[in-house]
Amino acid sequence: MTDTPAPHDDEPQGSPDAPREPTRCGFVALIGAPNAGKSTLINALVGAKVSIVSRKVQTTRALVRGIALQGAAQIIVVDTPGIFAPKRRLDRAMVTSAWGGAGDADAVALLVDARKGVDEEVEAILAKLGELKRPKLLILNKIDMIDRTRLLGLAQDINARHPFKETYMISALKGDGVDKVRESLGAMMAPGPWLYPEDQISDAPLRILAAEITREKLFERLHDELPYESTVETDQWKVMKDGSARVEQTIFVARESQRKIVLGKGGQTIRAIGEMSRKDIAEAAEVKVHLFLFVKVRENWADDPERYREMGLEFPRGG
Ligand SMILES: Nc1nc2c(ncn2[C@@H]2O[C@H](COP(=O)(O)OP(=O)(O)OP(=O)(O)O)[C@@H](O)[C@H]2O)c(=O)[nH]1
Repeated sequence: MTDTPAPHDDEPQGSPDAPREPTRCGFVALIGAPNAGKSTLINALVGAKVSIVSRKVQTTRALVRGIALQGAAQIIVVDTPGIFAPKRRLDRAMVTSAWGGAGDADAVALLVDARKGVDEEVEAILAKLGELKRPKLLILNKIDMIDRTRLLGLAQDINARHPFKETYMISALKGDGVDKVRESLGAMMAPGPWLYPEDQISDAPLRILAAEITREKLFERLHDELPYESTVETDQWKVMKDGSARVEQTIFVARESQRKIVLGKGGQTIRAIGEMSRKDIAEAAEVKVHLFLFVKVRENWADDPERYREMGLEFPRGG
């Protein structure tokens, strides 16, 4: 007879000290033809708290559209403008980052308007999907508008053109099936720390959105005088005691002469830009905003590999 130790039934079960489920994190590239319902799905995936990217942003560098949480997994949903034919070096870097940055954990979700089915745009996307070695999800959207029998046929047709790991049928608008998509994406994220700390999740999209708004105002005002490379970064988004936000941003230009243009005579140009931007940021964020703008010269940054590294991107070769 062997002396087996008694089970440790005095060990705390589910106590606060019990190890938590390890965190996971990754990127999901959401692709689809215009109007497929990407914005609606992102809002449904991330929930009210972080779905702040409410308006259409002319996305250039800022690709993060929302950050969804599923248990211990952080799912960063990125949009990939021109993903199949990125022209500019910066776009290519973003695309490389979107696809490659999160390694094997990257997932690709193709959203298709089930009413439209496979039109030219979807066909073009499907033709290219084979090049991407990532787990892929097919999401048929707007099922509230179509007959279920047609849905099955459509799912089969698309999977025959390109086999997807999983297929979902949802109504992003009504929320039907969205939880299942979130669960599936969460499971595809790789083990690792969250890229956005929990207390920053809610303002990460806001920071990006705010930077995009200022950039938009900058170009509205100075379209002919500024090169396209000028960028805006939100350095701080701080919620004040009265609920208002103190937002600090830096506008990066390539040369001292451009810095002067942005500032304007006696600072009047930057004041005007700041005023327009502040109003729009406040409207988008639905809080009172105090905006502080700084202008800095950063030479040749768009061609400087170091900048790409700082942004966590890979410097694209040959362009
Ligand atoms: N009936 C129905 N309408 C939907 C559903 N999802 C989205 N829509 C509608 O489809 C239209 C386009 O949705 P968006 O979310 O703006 O689509 P999108 O163009 O892919 O998103 P962006 O590229 O970010 O603009 C809107 O009028 C939505 O309300 C759905 O599940 N059912």
